[in-house]
Amino acid sequence: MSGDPAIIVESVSKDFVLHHNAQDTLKKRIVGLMHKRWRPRPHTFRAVDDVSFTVERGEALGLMGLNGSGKSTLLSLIAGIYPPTSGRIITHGRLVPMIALGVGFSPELTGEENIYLNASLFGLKNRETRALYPKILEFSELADFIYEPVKNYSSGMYARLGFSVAVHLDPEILLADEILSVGDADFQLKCLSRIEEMRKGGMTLLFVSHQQNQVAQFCDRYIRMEHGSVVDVGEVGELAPILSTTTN
Ligand SMILES: Nc1ncnc2c1ncn2[C@@H]1O[C@H](COP(=O)(O)OP(=O)(O)OP(=O)(O)O)[C@@H](O)[C@H]1O
Repeated sequence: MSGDPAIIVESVSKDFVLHHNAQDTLKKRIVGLMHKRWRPRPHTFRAVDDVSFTVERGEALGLMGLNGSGKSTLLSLIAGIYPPTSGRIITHGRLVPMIALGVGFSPELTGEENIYLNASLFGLKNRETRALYPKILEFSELADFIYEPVKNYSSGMYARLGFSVAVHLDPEILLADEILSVGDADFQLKCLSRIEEMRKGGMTLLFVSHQQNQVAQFCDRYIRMEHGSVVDVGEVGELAPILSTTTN
């Protein structure tokens, strides 16, 4: 319904199965292997621990925290890439994840073919993609490289194509994970102003960044995570002014 929040995250936890066990010493493993007794004992690691929050329609929420605090896992859960171990996630609106840009591309296909493939995965009909194609190509600045298999692209070219397709899918909810760590400075600037434009159009944004100034610039509120849990929530105005741009 139109009044519902865009994203509802309720008591969400995510455990990953790890296939090593730190309690098994090397000696124990070697002796065990010699006697054909030792098998890796799977155990679990809680990457996201009982997280709850909502993001209202048109709101921008910044997700901050040190490396390994669970930000990307949380985004992947919201994107439906894998299910939570417990809790539930509800989203309202057309959701486009900008996570590991270009990961969904087929290496043997050209940039052009990947545009059609990617767009079709988001439910666009061929004729709709055909209408968008010139804009996607122009934004990506890939020019004639669009006819090359993407396996020959640099990581920056991959990211350009991924970003370009994603923003032209007209997202109502955009999940953006460290998108600005890729591409050159000019392209980053272009991406930021595009995101700002989409925000003005009412798009909901969940934005993972290590840069406090970017969160302050683009978001209304922030959440800070530590060891999988939310440890701080606030308005971006409450973020301390900083001298350095890179901080958590
Ligand atoms: N598929 C997986 N299997 C096992 N452990 C995982 C998996 N994915 C993530 N993890 C672990 O979960 C924890 C959180 O990882 P995550 O990538 O969500 O952190 P992050 O806050 O996004 O970090 P960064 O800022 O470095 O991107 C880490 O300890 C990571 O090793």
